[in-house]
Amino acid sequence: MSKKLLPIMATKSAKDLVGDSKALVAASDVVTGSAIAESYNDQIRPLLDAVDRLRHLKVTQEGIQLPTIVVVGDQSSGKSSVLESLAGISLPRGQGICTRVPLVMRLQDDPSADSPKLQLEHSNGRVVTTSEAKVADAINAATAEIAGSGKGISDAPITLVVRKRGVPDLTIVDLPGITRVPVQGQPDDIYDQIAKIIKEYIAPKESIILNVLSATVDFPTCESIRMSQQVDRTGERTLAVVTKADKAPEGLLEKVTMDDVNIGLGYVCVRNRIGEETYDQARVEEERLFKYHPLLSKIDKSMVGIPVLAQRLMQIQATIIAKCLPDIVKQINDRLSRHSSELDQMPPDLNNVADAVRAFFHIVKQVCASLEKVLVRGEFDEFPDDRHFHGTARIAEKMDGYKRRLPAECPKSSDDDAMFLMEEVRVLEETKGINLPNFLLRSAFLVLLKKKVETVMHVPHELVNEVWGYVEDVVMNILLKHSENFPQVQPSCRRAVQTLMDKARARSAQHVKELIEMELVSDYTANPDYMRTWTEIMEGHDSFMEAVEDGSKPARITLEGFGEVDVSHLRAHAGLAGQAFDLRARLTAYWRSIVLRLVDGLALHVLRGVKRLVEHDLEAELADELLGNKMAGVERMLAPSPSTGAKRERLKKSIVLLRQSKEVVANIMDRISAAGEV
Ligand SMILES: Nc1nc2c(ncn2[C@@H]2O[C@H](COP(=O)(O)OP(=O)(O)OP(=O)(O)O)[C@@H](O)[C@H]2O)c(=O)[nH]1
Repeated sequence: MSKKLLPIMATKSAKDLVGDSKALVAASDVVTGSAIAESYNDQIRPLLDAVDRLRHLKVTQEGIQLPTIVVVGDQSSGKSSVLESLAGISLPRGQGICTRVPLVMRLQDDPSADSPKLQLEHSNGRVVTTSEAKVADAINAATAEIAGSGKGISDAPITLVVRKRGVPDLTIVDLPGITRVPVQGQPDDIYDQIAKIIKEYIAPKESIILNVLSATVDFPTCESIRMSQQVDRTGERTLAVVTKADKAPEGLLEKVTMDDVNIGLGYVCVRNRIGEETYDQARVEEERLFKYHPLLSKIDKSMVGIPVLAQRLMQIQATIIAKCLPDIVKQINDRLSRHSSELDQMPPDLNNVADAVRAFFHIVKQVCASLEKVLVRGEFDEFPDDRHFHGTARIAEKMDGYKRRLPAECPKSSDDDAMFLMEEVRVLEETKGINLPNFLLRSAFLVLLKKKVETVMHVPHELVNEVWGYVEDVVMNILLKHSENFPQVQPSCRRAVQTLMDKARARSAQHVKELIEMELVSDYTANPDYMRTWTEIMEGHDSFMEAVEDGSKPARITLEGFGEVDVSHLRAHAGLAGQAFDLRARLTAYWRSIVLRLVDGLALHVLRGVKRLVEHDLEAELADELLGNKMAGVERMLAPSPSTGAKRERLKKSIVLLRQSKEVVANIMDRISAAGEV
């Protein structure tokens, strides 16, 4: 294998490897492994070590998937036997469910090892040294520790490291066999439990599925085929191992050449150890079987035997690792920088009251700066897509609505449409005294003015309530957001905001009350629009009086400011009609000034109120609430919040793990690029 192999492999798909592997097998019919093994030691071993170290570091807990060969198969299909054959050691084997937890098997060729060295690593990190004779018992004991001594299963893996001369360098995960019907002692949902574990392992695109099929069964009926097809429809990352070739040789050639079940990486038929055979005997028997059996000998030599399987798995493994590594490096770096910046953004550890006060003012500063942008300056960079927080625009909308709710024209009484000016006539009748008949009574004007103003006085009250309701919501949200790391002081913050808003509402209610009262105290405006409008309307006075006083003239006339009106009913009140007309003219002209004052006055009041709240009152109120009473509020900030503490610990742990992982992959990437340059 050339030293440039790794970079080339990185660009190949797993499927391409079938060809590579076939070529290798053809070149060396007897797979002694010596030259190839040397190359693996140089080139592939460091990659495998790196991935194993990442697995050991539990980088998968960070959501980073590792390239893995996963063994799946129906119950008793021969999964453990295949692994035994590859490793040349005994594993728990037999009828019924044997593999009850994922078993990560790390096989390492160690030419210097006189005898095999075996280590079993529990999921809690405990490492037990064992021997070939005792490994089955050790695995059973470790399984019982994790999944209980019954027939239950668990997804916590155990890792078996086998260092032995001549074993292929492989890491393979053995999973519980799929069983449809629970056997005695198994939970009812055993199928679902096993299916969940299997899917978890075979779903990532980084996993190669080693599907173990017994030659004695019809492949399309295998549950393991159904499951792997769910996650690998085209079969491009599935390799099939057909066991028990010795038991069902009839039709096997057709089965593996027809490929009814879409196995993209091809088939390897094997015969495992039977009974008390040694592994060496088993290999001799297997070779003899595929060489001389009348049916099995017809199967292509690149598709039979454990050595071929070992060779192909090593090839596939090298490719998938080289292919996945760059992405793993990227994922590690991305997560590392994300978690580091998340940790940076977390509040610093607070050790004393001074720290807490500093943290408190930092929050207040952030909140006020945010609110000033949103509510005063109209800058929304913090909430580009959330319209609710585009404060100046929302307040302007409320002001527009308020303006629309205030009638632009002086409100008429309910019967005024039918009886033009009768409201004025009645007021004049009630306010008349002993005085000159053409003397316009100011008291009549004020009575009418009061009636008109009273019809709209609820509108400004509604506006200030709406505005403060909205502002309260925005302030509360922004404050809670900036103080989220100190949930223990959030109730005080809420209280401060509510107190503040109550004060703001009370001030506004008082302001509106005064605005209304001012309108009722007197009739005054310096607005030139008043005199202009009044004069325009009064230009119709003479024609109006003519229509009222001269019964021969039409009673319907069109007047500037009032449109077409009927004056026939006023003929009975001819003495007051002129004054009534004048009253209406003044009220109509004056109303525009009132509306302008109510709108402008209140808009400026609201804007000032918001500015005052953001620039001064909020800080003062929060300080009162949290720094008052001998700093009781800020002292609460010193008590660690359980969620913050847990988050900080989680982030720190994951950063340590990711840094270690980064180091592992950095070393290996250096080697790969150095190999590429040779
Ligand atoms: N004749 C013959 N028997 C085999 C072969 N492979 C496996 N067996 C037997 O089939 C039975 C089941 O094999 P296991 O390796 O335990 O199967 P498994 O899939 O690991 O079983 P579970 O973990 O329980 O799902 C055992 O009795 C093996 O000896 C083979 O190639 N030929």
